[in-house]
Amino acid sequence: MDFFNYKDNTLFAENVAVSELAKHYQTPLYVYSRATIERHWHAFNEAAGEHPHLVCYAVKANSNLAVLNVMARLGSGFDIVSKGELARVIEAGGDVSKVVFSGVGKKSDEIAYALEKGIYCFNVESEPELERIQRVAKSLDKVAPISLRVNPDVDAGTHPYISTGLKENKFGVAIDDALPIYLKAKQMSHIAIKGIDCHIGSQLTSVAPFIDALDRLLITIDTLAEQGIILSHIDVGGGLGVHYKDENPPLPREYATAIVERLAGRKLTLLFEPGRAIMANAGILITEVEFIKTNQDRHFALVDAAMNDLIRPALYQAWQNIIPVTVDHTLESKVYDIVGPVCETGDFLGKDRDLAIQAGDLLAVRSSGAYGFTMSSNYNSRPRAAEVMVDGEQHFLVRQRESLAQLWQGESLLP
Ligand SMILES: Cc1ncc(COP(=O)(O)O)c(C=O)c1O
Ligand SMILES: N[C@@H](CCCC[NH3+])C(=O)O
Repeated sequence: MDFFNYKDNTLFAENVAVSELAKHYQTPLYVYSRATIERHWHAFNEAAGEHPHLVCYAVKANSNLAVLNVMARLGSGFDIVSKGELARVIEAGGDVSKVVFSGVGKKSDEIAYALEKGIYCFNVESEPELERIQRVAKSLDKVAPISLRVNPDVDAGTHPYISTGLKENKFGVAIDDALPIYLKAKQMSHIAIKGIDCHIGSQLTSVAPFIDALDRLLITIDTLAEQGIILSHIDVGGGLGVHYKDENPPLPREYATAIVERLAGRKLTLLFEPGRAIMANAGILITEVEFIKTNQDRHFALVDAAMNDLIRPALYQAWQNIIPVTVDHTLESKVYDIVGPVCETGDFLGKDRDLAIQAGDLLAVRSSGAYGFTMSSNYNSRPRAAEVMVDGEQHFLVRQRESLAQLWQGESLLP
């Protein structure tokens, strides 16, 4: 459910006409809906009900300060994977004591920064990382709260690039190796064991793999208890999918309810790390058709957004709906490839789309709120797009379009 709908053949973001936003801020333009973000966040939070829980929004999905600030005002926790993401959370007014730090390659300075700021927990992804955290914590005379990310070897049934819970993936430690690592952590002077964590992949469209993973974690939790290691939380990661085309993923409510039911009677705080399920359908990318051209009977709509703005189609062959901002019934519809100006054959936003459009029209790429702007780049020296947050009748520029001078900021000529 989102707040991007047509009224009289014109697309609206909440109560603002998208065409007005394009006129005001130019294109390419990311547009987010505050009401949608809040609705999705509450769906997770409310489904967990009375069970102690914390929704830790996965910052990587969309790290714009205004987005993080919306979460912060809701009382959200945050899942981060770098010092930069933690700095953003702080800048946006987020509560550091509700931050979990995931990621396979945490550097010592990142660990030190997180310890000094006082995060809730490190999601430790390997034994050498545990040793590094102990060393850094000792040098700072701090105790590092940790949870171990275990790899439950569950097939998430998603795209191979975004599946993370299999034995062969780089993430976490094999679940069978967890016990000795916890026993080692217990002996460490500056480590406090808090919980257990997993994240089996992204864009999952059924509850079953989550529950399989959860059951394996619960067995490990019981084994640890027999060894005198009592955990206070379980972090089930993120990964709940969204509707892009014909997927029919469970709603956040159904997913969270299934997990909470499994935890009934256990004194374990539940942590979620949703990214996509909150943000994907809370954002669209607006682009203008520059030219229509036909090569060898293939029709192309050349638009002003490109793979540098939204890389998901090029990287994962991801399908995102592309719709006209204003529907014109007088135009003939044709099958188009929607392509950008970047010099790569892989630079497309969509292929074989039936659209009735002409040069100068605006298109909206749906479901672009997650892994859209955060994965954008300056390839082909293209300034990154502007971002706008809509809130009812109001709209706010939450990131300026990059200027040309920003493209070479920090670079210098030889003396
Ligand atoms: C550790 C961790 N937590 C949470 C997420 C968020 O995932 P999603 O956006 O699929 O909910 C990711 C990314 O897949 C992740 O790697
Ligand atoms: N960036 C990916 C998802 C990877 C999730 C990262 N943990 C996407 O756009 O679908």
